[in-house]
Amino acid sequence: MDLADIGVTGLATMGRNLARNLARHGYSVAVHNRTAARTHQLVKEFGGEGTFVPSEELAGFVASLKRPRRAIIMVKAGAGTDAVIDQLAELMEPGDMIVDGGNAHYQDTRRREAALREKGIHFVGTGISGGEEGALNGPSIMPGGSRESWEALGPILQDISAKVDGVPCAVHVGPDGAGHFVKMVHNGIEYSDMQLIAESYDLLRQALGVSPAELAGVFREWNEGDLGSYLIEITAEVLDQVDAATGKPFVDVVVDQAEQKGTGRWTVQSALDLGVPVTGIAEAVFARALSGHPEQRAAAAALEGPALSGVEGRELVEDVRRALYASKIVAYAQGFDQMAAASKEYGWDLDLGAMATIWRGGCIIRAKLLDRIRAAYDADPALPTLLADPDFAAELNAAQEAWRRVVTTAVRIGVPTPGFSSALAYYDGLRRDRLPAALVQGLRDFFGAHTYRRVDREGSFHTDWSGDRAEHPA
Ligand SMILES: NC(=O)C1=CN([C@@H]2O[C@H](COP(=O)(O)OP(=O)(O)OC[C@H]3O[C@@H](n4cnc5c(N)ncnc54)[C@H](OP(=O)(O)O)[C@@H]3O)[C@@H](O)[C@H]2O)C=CC1
Ligand SMILES: O=C(CO)[C@H](O)[C@H](O)COP(=O)(O)O
Repeated sequence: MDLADIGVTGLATMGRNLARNLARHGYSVAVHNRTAARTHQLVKEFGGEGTFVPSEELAGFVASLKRPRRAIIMVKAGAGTDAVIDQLAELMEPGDMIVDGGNAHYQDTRRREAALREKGIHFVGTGISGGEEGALNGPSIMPGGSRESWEALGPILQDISAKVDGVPCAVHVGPDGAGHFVKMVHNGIEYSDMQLIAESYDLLRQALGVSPAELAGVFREWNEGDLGSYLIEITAEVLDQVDAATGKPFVDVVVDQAEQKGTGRWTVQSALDLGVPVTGIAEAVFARALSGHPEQRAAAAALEGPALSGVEGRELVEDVRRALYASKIVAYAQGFDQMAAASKEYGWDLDLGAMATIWRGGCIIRAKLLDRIRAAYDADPALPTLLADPDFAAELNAAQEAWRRVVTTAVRIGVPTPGFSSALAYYDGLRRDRLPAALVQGLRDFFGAHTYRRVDREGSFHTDWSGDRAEHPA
């Protein structure tokens, strides 16, 4: 039997298309799925696209791989992944590679990588983004794990990844769980991006009384400029869609409760631990949570809001475009800060410019903006925040008046825009020379003797608030 170059186990939406992508690039692909029917279906439907080596059992799947073996797991993240890893580890040998392409939590990946390293098996936690279409035609691929495994896997992954200007959207992100961390932050930014788009749509629709189809035209126009991105492009598609059963706009027949599988929430949980303010992502996660409480929304429906009045059309559209762009810069800046913090915490040595490069194509957040982010990190790899890049700073300066008008209008007419508002608050917070954090420090020292530092002297101090109010070195 001819042995396969690489294998994929887990042949649902993502795994099936990834296997086809590999086969279309000339690799012979061992394929396996817990329920064998999926394996047979793949070979029956797409067997003509390349060389597939199907197996009904995992042992047969492993036996059908060339050494050192390369097996990609594309199963439901969580217990399913652990189950498959345990079975594969029993069947594999030192030097073999297990690639987990699912959306695993990076701490699970770190645990799995350490356990398999003990057995001499390379475990490569790999972020894969692009959904069903990307998996087939070229996703963005974010592998972690050892440098040695990258040498064996890198050429294949780069081959099947998306390309932008001939550059593959796949790079060795870093060791350990770095790949899944970066994918998690990608998804966090995805949440933030979608929330900002949804706020733009909602504000324009409520304020101007325009139809979803008219707004589709606005998004289509925006897609031609700085905002050009996959998510803006598909927003126009979704807004244009008419429900066949009712003849109503598609968005009006969809239940307005946003669901989530968890990667956005993980991003915020990790950011809290790392002390990085990812306010845009947090607001996006909370906005989904708010939408998902129909009982509270029904109970609050009688609460009063302001009357809708006095909103100018064309000016508001342009203002929202500018506010969306500025808020998007903030969302990306926060996500990149989080990657920088994790890189320091875990010693991953992440190249932030390279992360922007591999997100330019294939993935859900692909956007023109990423070229600019890459250029900013090329110019200064140690950039403390993207907001300080001279080009972004100039754009934010130019957008800020419009941004304030948008938030003011939203507040005035009672349309919630937590994404826009929190991004603007972040911008204003970061640019301030003095923050009210000084008062917070004073209060902490007052009630808990928590001490504070002074602007004019080194050291920590405590004021004897309950006594003579004299200051003492702490
Ligand atoms: N869908 C998307 O757009 C994206 C998904 N991902 C990630 O890729 C991975 C695959 O996603 P997707 O293709 O949507 O599939 P699903 O997440 O729906 O998972 C279904 C697959 O997992 C297998 N599976 C579940 N539990 C087990 C188990 N205990 N043992 C063995 N196999 C198991 C199923 O096998 P069976 O057929 O036998 O039930 C099936 O092949 C997930 O981790 C997902 O988070 C990443 C990027 C985008
Ligand atoms: O990984 C992805 C894209 O890169 C998925 O589309 C993402 O998991 C969707 O997440 P959620 O269901 O939480 O909105």
